[in-house]
Amino acid sequence: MSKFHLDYMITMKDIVKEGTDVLRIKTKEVDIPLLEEDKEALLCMLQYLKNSQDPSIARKYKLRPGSGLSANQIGLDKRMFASLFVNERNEDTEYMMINPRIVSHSVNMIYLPEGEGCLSVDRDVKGYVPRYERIKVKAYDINGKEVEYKLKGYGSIVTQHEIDHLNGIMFYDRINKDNPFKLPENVEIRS
Ligand SMILES: O=CN(O)CCNC(=O)c1cccc(Cl)c1Cl
Ligand code: NI
Repeated sequence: MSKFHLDYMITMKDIVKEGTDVLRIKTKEVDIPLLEEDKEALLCMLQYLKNSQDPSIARKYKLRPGSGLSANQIGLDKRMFASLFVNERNEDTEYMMINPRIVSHSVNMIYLPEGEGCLSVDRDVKGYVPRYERIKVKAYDINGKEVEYKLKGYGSIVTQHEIDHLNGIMFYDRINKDNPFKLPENVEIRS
């Protein structure tokens, strides 16, 4: 019954904004194997990321660029997300993770000096968001197969931003309230 069928194009009007409950819940685990409608919604989410990273499509449809998109950002109470970014080996990588969980992580933490942004947040929230430098994630893929991913650097940061969404956490929840640019002592300077 979701409107996110394969031929549906997600645009900014479909993105849920902060202050909406669905962004503050722990999203429900998705039944494995995926229902057809869950597969189609996830593929729509990935297509949004591709469209948003294509300058001409993004301009034509006024899409804000995104490296990731969680199901609750389009109003679905489902534990799944899509991501699309250039990895450490400079390869364009895409992920669609269902019921992801971080099973281990580095002690070392990193952050983006420019801070983070979110399609669900229409304002600039400044400050460092400390994230694990490396994570190991277990999840299911769109075909219901168990997968394990090791991520580091920007990919690790994006994956944590998305899994946070699935747990009702916004990136600014992790910025130090007293001093937004204060860092815990185990954080390494990261480009
Ligand atoms: O939840 C996903 N979004 O809100 C999409 C828009 N934000 C980004 O692409 C973005 C920007 C900076 C740092 C990170 Cl980690 C991310 Cl994820
Ligand atoms: Ni976000």
